[in-house]
Amino acid sequence: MKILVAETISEKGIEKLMNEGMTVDVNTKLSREELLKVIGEYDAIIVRSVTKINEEFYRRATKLKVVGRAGNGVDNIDMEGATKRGIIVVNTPESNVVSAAEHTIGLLISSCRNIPQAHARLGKRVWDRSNLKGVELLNKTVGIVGLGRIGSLVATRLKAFGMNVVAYDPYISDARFKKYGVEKKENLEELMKEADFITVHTPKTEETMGMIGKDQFRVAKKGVRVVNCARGGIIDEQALEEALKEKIVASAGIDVLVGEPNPTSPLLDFDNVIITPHLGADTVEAQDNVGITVAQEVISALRGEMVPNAVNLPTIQSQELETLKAYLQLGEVLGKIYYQLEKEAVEKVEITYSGEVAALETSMLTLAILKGIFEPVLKEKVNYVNAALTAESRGVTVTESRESAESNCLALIQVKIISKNKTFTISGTVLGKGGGRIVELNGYEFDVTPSAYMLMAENIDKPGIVGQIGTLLGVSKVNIATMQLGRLASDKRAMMVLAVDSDVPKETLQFIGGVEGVVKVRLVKL
Ligand SMILES: NC(=O)c1ccc[n+]([C@@H]2O[C@H](COP(=O)([O-])OP(=O)(O)OC[C@H]3O[C@@H](n4cnc5c(N)ncnc54)[C@H](O)[C@@H]3O)[C@@H](O)[C@H]2O)c1
Ligand SMILES: O=C(O)CC[C@@H](O)C(=O)O
Repeated sequence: MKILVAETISEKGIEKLMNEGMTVDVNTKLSREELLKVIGEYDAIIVRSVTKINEEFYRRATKLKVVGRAGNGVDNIDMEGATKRGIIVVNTPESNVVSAAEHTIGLLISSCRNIPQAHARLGKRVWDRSNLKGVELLNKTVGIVGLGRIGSLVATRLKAFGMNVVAYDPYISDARFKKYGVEKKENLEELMKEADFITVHTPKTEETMGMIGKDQFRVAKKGVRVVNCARGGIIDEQALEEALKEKIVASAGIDVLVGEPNPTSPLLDFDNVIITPHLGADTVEAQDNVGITVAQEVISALRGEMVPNAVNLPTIQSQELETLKAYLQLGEVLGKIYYQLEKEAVEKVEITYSGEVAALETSMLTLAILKGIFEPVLKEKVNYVNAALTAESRGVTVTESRESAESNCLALIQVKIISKNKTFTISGTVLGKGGGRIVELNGYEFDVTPSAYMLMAENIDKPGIVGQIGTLLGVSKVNIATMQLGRLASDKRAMMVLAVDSDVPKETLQFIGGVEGVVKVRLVKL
């Protein structure tokens, strides 16, 4: 098998590939044109964050079976394109977290003590201690946004400096906050108001891009210090510039920028901003870990063996896969709706299988549901292999039961998601070749065919609301494909699920939310 290593990975990784009998070409200097010209010869490619693996690339990569991402984020890889072609994408999500956490601490201390600026002066042979006074960390409050793998490592380390650590992460259980001795903030505003230092550790998602922006800096403490060692743009760069000019932000330590490589960022013009060129994972240890892990993953995937970090679906190989496929898709859909409707950390998931589905490989279906639940907030981090572990590490208890495996009884998957203050329920079935259906949501009964965009609105059950929502969508040129209504007569409540042909603009959702009688409205994307 032939593997192209297109970005630098450690020698140890390359040795591993060769020792396992692979033909390895290391060529990290190929231009885009050269890469496209040669990629047709290879069974696998290993990249980091620079090489764009997109449609143009796939069209030329006719033999490609595996993309190995030596690192964590897969924002440079078109996942749909890979899945569509049965190309397995593997990454190494655990291998560099310690390095990223340590780099975060480095940026935080270097920026609040002006270490690079002081060195630059001495580099010009000038011994001048003026305007370099820093601040201590002891007894200061640090606000961590995203208490996942790296966020929690940063928390533990900053506690050792005597800092008061608070965090905002609506997608993890209270138990995780307790485990790390971190005070939970219910919303970002609370964190912004209290923190002397803010460091972001979320993935790059639609929700997190620009999550620290103008409005957040407006409520921040004057003189706050910020760090971004996650992904460029989670702290909005323009808003940061303005906050620096207005002296709301006293210093910033940045490892990641929008549009990397980006050596001309206007943030480089500020004396109180220090920037490194995405070095968070650049340590000997992390690169050895990453290199060896990605090599092992690529070898396993090429040999059709179990791949611990397959980011996409095609690694599941099972006799039952054909029958299971529709249920797996349904399971992911049932899970995926939760965090798009609710903002309460999941504490418990109870799944009941009945009818034909109870006789299938339900453990795989449970993984599909868990993958669905966590995907909107963790993105590439969850897959079929690590979904159960992800739930466990986030303090989520999962139970699975089977009611009846009789084939004459309706095949049903019922999911109960329990959080601190609520119980959310959703159920679905598969109708032969017709595919999956959502048949119940929080007690409302439907027959909904899942679709890419679904508008879900709960309202007081009274005349006129459906018409107003239809009009508002019409005005925004959003076409309604199908509509399903459910009602809870006892509560005088109703819920509608509209499959729409396109995304719904934010303002339209706000208008719909403002219609008298509408209690809640969300756009769910699948
Ligand atoms: N600079 C580097 O070289 C480098 C190296 C490794 C990872 N990273 C980046 O660091 C980030 C964190 O990585 P990780 O391994 O800790 O990820 P993780 O998935 O373990 O943790 C991310 C956390 O963010 C939380 N989250 C998601 N959306 C949120 C929101 N809207 N508000 C608050 N919290 C939210 C999730 O619940 C999760 O707990 C990622 O962006 C990753 O790509 C950067
Ligand atoms: O150095 C790299 O390859 C990127 C590191 C990091 O951002 C990752 O996503 O793992």
